[in-house]
Amino acid sequence: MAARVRPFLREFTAANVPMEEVIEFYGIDTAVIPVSMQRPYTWSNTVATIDGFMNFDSTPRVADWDKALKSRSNGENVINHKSKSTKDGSVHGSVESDVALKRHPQAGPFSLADYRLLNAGWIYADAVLSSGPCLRVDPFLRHVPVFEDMLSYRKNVLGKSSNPIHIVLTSSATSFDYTNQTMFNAADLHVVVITTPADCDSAKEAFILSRNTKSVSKLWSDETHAKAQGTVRFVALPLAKAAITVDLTVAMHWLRTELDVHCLEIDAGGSVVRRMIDFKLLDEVRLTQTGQLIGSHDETGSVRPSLFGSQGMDSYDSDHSVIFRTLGIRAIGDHHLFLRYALDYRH
Ligand SMILES: NC(=O)C1=CN([C@@H]2O[C@H](COP(=O)(O)OP(=O)(O)OC[C@H]3O[C@@H](n4cnc5c(N)ncnc54)[C@H](O)[C@@H]3O)[C@@H](O)[C@H]2O)C=CC1
Ligand SMILES: Nc1nc(O)c(N)c(N[C@@H]2O[C@H](COP(=O)(O)O)[C@@H](O)[C@H]2O)n1
Repeated sequence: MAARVRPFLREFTAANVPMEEVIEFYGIDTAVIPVSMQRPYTWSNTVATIDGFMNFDSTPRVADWDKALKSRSNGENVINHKSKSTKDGSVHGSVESDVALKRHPQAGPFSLADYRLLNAGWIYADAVLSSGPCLRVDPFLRHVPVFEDMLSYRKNVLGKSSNPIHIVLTSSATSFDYTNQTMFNAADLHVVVITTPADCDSAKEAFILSRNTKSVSKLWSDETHAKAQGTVRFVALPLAKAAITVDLTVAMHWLRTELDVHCLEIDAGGSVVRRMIDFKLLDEVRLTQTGQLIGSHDETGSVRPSLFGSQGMDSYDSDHSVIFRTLGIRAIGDHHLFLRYALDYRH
């Protein structure tokens, strides 16, 4: 008997994944998002090794930061996975992730497919959420499609603004480097920092203190609300019960009702993604699994960030485990698998 070929199993035809294939795999039919939903339709986007790790390093490499910032202040073109377009696929190896195997001689060229798919989520998102650790690891972090076909689809076909709102979830915004972090100095971004009541005022103060005559972005205010681009807004939301961090359910409701966010991408580490799952706030998991095993500790002996975290997270018995229902599978080359799951909650 011939093997059953399920329609959602396919191979991408090129590492520079053609737009039709991107849409077919990651497209969102907004019609399926209930109007009554009191929070955004939300998905996460992650690249992880086969043993479930998300970064080779556990902490930001200060030396790399310094080098990158120095190059930028010298006017050099800093090559960073978020900062340079690879629209013709010709500069592979400079912008993609190590976790996506960009340095491997055979797998390397295919790591571009992961970068294209990372950008693809930003086409549909009204907002993209990252965390304090993500900003500290990447001084140039931003979530704006760098590929022209994607940007054009976002604007001209979906009718969305050029850039998703950039949400930062943290409880320690006071300690961000407001002078150097790209996100806080971009004329084209609206950044919303969601933090705790204890942190919010001093964070706002630190941001104001960092502004000088060259700073392009300003503190958000009611008056600038109409043109939010180039502004940074600080929001204190209530804490979760018996916790020192923001109540995620309240945060999601706030995004929908206050910022009109209907589609949200989570571009954060495993701890945030996992918390979203524990509170039943995540609708999809999008995962690039790469064929490499790296182990749990980095070269300093610290624990590497992992898929779905684990420390202090909930556990479920066999009647209440979270069910991952496959929505799509793609492959490219011999080392990359792209998985799209819907989540069914039973807890
Ligand atoms: N491979 C990939 O696809 C990705 C990898 N990463 C990497 O993951 C690492 C970070 O992962 P994790 O350490 O798991 O951290 P995380 O990104 O999950 O963030 C955890 C932190 O977020 C903040 N936070 C979480 N929930 C909060 C709440 N309810 N209220 C206020 N603040 C809250 C807290 O500061 C907490 O320490 C970084 O190395 C980053 O580069 C990040 C995104 C994607
Ligand atoms: N899905 C996805 N694909 C990529 O190619 C990514 N770079 C990310 N997110 C980032 O992955 C970083 C780890 O990258 P390196 O291997 O250190 O280059 C991490 O910092 C995320 O920002 N996600």
